[in-house]
Amino acid sequence: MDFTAAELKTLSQRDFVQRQIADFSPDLKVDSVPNESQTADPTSDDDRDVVVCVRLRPVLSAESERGIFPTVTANKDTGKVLVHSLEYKFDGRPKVASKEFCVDYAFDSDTNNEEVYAHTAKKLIAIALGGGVATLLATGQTGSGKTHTMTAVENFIARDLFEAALDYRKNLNDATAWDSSSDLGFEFRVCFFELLGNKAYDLLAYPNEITIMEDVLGQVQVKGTVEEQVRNSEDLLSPQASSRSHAVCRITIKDLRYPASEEGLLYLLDLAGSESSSDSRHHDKERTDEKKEINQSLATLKDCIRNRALAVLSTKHVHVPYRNSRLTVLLKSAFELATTRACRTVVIATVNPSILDTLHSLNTLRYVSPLKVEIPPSSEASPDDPSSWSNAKLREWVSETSNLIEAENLCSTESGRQLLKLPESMFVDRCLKSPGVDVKTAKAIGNNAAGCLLRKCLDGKFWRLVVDARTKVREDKERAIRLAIAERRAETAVLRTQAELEAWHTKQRDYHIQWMEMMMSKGPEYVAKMLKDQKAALENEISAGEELKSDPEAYALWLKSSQASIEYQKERIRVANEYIDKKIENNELSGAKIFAAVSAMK
Ligand SMILES: Nc1ncnc2c1ncn2[C@@H]1O[C@H](COP(=O)(O)OP(=O)(O)OP(=O)(O)O)[C@@H](O)[C@H]1O
Repeated sequence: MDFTAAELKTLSQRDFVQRQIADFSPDLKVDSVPNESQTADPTSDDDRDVVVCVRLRPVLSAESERGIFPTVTANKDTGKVLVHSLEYKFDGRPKVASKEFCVDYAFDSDTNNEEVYAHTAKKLIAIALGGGVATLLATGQTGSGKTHTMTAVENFIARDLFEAALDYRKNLNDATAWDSSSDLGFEFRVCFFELLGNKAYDLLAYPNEITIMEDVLGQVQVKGTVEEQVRNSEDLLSPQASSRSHAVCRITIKDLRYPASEEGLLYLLDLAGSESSSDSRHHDKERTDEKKEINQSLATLKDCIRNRALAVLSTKHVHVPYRNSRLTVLLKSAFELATTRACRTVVIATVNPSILDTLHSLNTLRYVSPLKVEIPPSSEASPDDPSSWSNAKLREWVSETSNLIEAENLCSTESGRQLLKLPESMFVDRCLKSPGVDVKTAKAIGNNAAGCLLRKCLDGKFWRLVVDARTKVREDKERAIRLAIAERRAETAVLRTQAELEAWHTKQRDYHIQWMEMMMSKGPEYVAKMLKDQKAALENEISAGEELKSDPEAYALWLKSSQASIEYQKERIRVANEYIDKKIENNELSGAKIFAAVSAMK
């Protein structure tokens, strides 16, 4: 591939750019030696629902031979990534602008696959084994190293998953619950599918279409896939699938000891790279349409990421539009702020640090870094809300409330929030460690083992608190939204008080007529449209009030602000209809079409 004139101009500034980068960030020099002892602690982020990583790929030898050099630097110790871009001032002189991004893990181009895996996907295994939802998502510009990273990670997962299952069982110390000679006590199933716009296709039975949807409980379901049962690493690596679009590998893990508990899910997603239209100039129409679909779903992902970050920071409700694409429905657990299921999403954004890819690198980093925003821990422990409890408070409560379960076994390190998200099977396993709680008791408890065990051992208090706390949070949120709607109405109402309305009626009654005259001068079709809008606004206003009726305070606020406004609009529509009737009576409206358009509005 030949360079374009612009690329040649950029490359000609090599020395200047490298000097500026070195001056700007001495600690981030490309050839700096990372201090291993200070590398981010892989155990420190266990409470995170979302972990964001950036991985720089090296500039390949064929690229550096052609003069291409890196302008993105990453610091593993601080999680910071710097992007240096070459710009030209108005007088033509070059200047280097640097932008900093902060993520959970910034892997420089010397970091090997095993290290990336250790900080990212490795920890997802335990979550999925315990019945949680674990997602690994690789995103980045075409050629930035997604496939390189995901292939390695998938191999490591295949290597470690079954070992981890064995360790999990051994750690239970519970020979009666599991017969080690038969199997691991887990069933593993794997499926592959691809997402293209709002459609999903099975890659093991291509082109069968599959359905991704939320069930009534809000859980994401993938229906219609061909699932293969796998028993060991070789089985897991044998199903082959390739995709031009977003490719998903899902490993479902069933804990055979607790058949009714939720199945663990491990999603591995290799997102198709976004491409600009100029990059796709040689593609045929079908390929271009596919790219459009891919870019649209990436744009929705971006909106969801951004709004999730806003929702974390705002006290007001912020809508996360995850239902707008199948990709984001699948990733729902990454966007849910108050999720109660154990879940973790790890995003690996791969970056090609080459100077020619700087804009793409900036896009990728702008795209993923907002996901790092975490929900701030509640500053004060509320006695009614176990999710706000520290580990000490939780242990104290368990000791006081139960004479069967020992806090040391149930929650030796967890905060209330972490315990609430503990998968059902893990919860039961922990309860089993307390003397007096045996497998038989636990199994006899039936379907929702953790819930029943909790009720039985903790006299229902904990669970009731959890339910109350969740209901309260939901109600508070809904209430805040209702009041905000009522307040907004008050701000935007044309007339706010009854007195204003009466003054209006007596002094300015003719105004509606003048308004009609003015509209009529623009033509009867315009009148028809305006009246239609007016009616829709009125209906909207009335139905907003209906929705608030269940909340006396919000309804009173709404009534106060909207009643006058509604009367005013009704009056306007009444006068308008009268006016039109008169015009028709006097034969002042001509043309059958115009006549029909206007009278249809009555
Ligand atoms: N960390 C790395 N170390 C060494 N080489 C790498 C690394 N990451 C990527 N590469 C090399 O860079 C090239 C592009 O990587 P890869 O194919 O993984 O990109 P991609 O993001 O999957 O691209 P596409 O979206 O087009 O599939 C490959 O030759 C790959 O071997």
